[in-house]
Amino acid sequence: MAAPGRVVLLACGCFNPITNMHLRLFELARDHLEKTGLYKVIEGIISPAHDKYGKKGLVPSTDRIAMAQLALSTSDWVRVDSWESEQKGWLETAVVARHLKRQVQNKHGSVMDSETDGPSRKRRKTQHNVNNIDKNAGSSTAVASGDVQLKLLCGADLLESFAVPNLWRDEHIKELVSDFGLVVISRAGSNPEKFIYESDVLSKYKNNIHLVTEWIQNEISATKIRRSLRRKESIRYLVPDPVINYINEHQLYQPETETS
Ligand SMILES: Nc1ncnc2c1ncn2[C@@H]1O[C@H](COP(=O)(O)OP(=O)(O)OP(=O)(O)O)[C@@H](O)[C@H]1O
Ligand SMILES: NC(=O)c1ccc[n+]([C@@H]2O[C@H](COP(=O)(O)O)[C@@H](O)[C@H]2O)c1
Repeated sequence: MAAPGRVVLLACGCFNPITNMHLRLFELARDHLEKTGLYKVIEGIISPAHDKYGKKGLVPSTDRIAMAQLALSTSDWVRVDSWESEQKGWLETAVVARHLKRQVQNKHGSVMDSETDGPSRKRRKTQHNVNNIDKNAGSSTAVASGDVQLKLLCGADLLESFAVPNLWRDEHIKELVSDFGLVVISRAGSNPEKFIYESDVLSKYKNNIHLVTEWIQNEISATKIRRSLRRKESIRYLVPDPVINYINEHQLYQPETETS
């Protein structure tokens, strides 16, 4: 049996603020992929959206990144990446994913031990080889052990937002699902199986979409956390304690900064 293919999980979102559920997405996805025996998840990346994404009540990315870093201080495999938020303006998710895929391939490389070269002479695979793997991503089978795939990790609501008119480019949806692959966590009120069935492009690449059911259902959302904060209600055990301390120290999500 082939060795498991190495996978890096990328979650794009506002993380306004990061919640325990955001952290849990990574654990659920890693368990699911590794239980198939086809994948080894080697890294998780959180990429907070640019301030110019312009969603109502979005606090500065410097704060969202600081909170995510505090939340991840005890994780030995998930990290925050600030590249997206440091660009001149908001970037579409496919563009962010392309950048991070290059970064991940440079970092983890595809270091091969050639039998003829012997273990002491390791060499990096060329970009050409890596690209060839991506073109075959729709097959969902594990790739050779030396190759690293980047998969987009999201909740079912993000998947379903693909159907919102003019929100996502068709070519980006195809690229995300065919060249990258999705790991989708169920969310109350969503029906990802039906959504995939009703979409031609998602059905075509359904083998590259991993659906993960969260059996321990909860409805934690950043929207509800912000609402509780505005109302001076406790968010303890919904958000990591260091994040709560940061919010209090920096007086984020106060009643006067958001009204709905
Ligand atoms: N409770 C949840 N179950 C499943 N996925 C979730 C949950 N909360 C967040 N996500 C996913 O986390 C990713 C980042 O989401 P985002 O930061 O926009 O969080 P959110 O809680 O949905 O935010 P908001 O409530 O501000 O719209 C998205 O893919 C989203 O679907
Ligand atoms: N066309 C696109 O690439 C596109 C459209 C909408 C949201 N997104 C991304 O999805 C993530 C979640 O956004 P929302 O919190 O608005 O659901 C963010 O990272 C955002 O940048 C990307």
